[in-house]
Amino acid sequence: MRVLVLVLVPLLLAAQADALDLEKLTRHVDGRVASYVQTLREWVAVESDSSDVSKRPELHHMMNLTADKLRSLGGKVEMVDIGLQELPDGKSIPLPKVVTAQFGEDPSKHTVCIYGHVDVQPAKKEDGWATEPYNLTDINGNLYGRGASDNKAPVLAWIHTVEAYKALDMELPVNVKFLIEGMEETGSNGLEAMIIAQRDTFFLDVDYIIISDCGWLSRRPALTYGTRGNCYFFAEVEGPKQDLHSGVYGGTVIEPMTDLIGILDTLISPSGKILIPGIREAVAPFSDEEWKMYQDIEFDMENYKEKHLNPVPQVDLLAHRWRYPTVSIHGIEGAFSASGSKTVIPAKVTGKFSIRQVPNMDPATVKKQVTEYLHSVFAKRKSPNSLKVTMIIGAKPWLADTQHSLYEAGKEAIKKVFQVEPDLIREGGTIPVARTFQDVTEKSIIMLPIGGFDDGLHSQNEKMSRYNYIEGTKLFIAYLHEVAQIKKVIYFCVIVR
Ligand SMILES: CC(C)C[C@H](NC(=O)CN)C(=O)O
Repeated sequence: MRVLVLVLVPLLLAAQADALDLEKLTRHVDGRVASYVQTLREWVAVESDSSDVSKRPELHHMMNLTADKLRSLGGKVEMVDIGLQELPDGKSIPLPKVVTAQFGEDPSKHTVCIYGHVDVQPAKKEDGWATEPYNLTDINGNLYGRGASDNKAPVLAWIHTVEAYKALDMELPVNVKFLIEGMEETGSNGLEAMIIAQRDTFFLDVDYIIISDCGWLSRRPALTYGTRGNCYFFAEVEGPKQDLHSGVYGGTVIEPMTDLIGILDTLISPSGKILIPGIREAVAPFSDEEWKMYQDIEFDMENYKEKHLNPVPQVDLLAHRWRYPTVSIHGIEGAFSASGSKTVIPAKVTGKFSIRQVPNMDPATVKKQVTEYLHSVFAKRKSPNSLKVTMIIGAKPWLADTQHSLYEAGKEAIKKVFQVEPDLIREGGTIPVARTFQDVTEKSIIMLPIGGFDDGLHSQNEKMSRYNYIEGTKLFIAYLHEVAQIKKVIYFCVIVR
């Protein structure tokens, strides 16, 4: 009788990094600085503000530019249609397509997927910018422009990484995929559905996901292992049928703005304590180990004190930035906000606020807690006006395992390029899709930032330093070499007769 046995044999492959290759690639990067800056200038010139629907043609153009750039390097590029965006007035407009690209399909190599975004936050010169926000301006080695650091230069640095290998006719040490979106700054609308739909196609051979959409904490390079989530709310209070003259009608109506300010004021105490029942109780306890870690991190308190009010001890500051939730009130739509004076009673006002969330908070629970709380506070006012609460973003927090070889690879690459050990940090901001990647694809994720601690993201005078842009590109090259050295397990079948 003949017996057929199937044996699965794990084969461990580890690529060798070649120091000479790295040197050549680094020299190539140094020779391309002017062209890298020029490409960033062209990208920053595109007003790809995802929050302003009137700028949607610019955003589509930005996605096309990104696709063209990746195509010009020989990538297998697709522009994935992710459907429509529903607007508050009931209309809908096309979402910007997601750009995917692939370089290399060698099954013996690891495959990394680089995630980034090319949309930006709004910016106007009159907000207090020293330069035109969409005209990249080089001052003392800093490249000022909206989206320079968040996230156009880091996306370009990854593209330059691939470009360097192509230019030198060198093989990439790993297969590289790109997934670049255009809605990150408004909550990555449409991306989760796309990731779910492509889990068994685009993501099937992806081993690791790399995100470079954040900054260092100090001048010391860092690896990021956590982000806060974000629940973004609109609280709309509606009263009279139209805006009213405050002299004619003041005192005869209950003003929507008074109601709105009243309910917003119950979200958080003057000392910053969140007053919504259940929120603080959900926060995972802050351990002694974490306390010690935060204490030892290099953080420039002096610089922080110069720019911000209310300095607190380092551990508290970092814990409040990374580890605890917070409520921020961002604006009121419908309110008079121009310079000058207008004696109007607005008929409808919408308060916009968000809650940064941390483990173990959950957006669905936060939505319920906030909605019920605001309605109960509003009911106590016995106002004739109406209140509508909507959660428009519900992004979860994300945490990674820093013991994973991806982080070891990150430490090695940083040591090679910057000759220092990195800080291991968390991020107070949100990458809405980080947790989706983790939950849907079950791949390991690392955040490898190249932005500076003082880049002014979302703020006036956002910048990316030439140093971080160029050395960051070298870091990405070194990182790919380190990832290539992570042992890859390949299973194959042996038939024994
Ligand atoms: C959900 C927010 C709009 C996401 C935004 N993300 C970033 O700034 C990262 N580039 C944030 O405000 O954290």
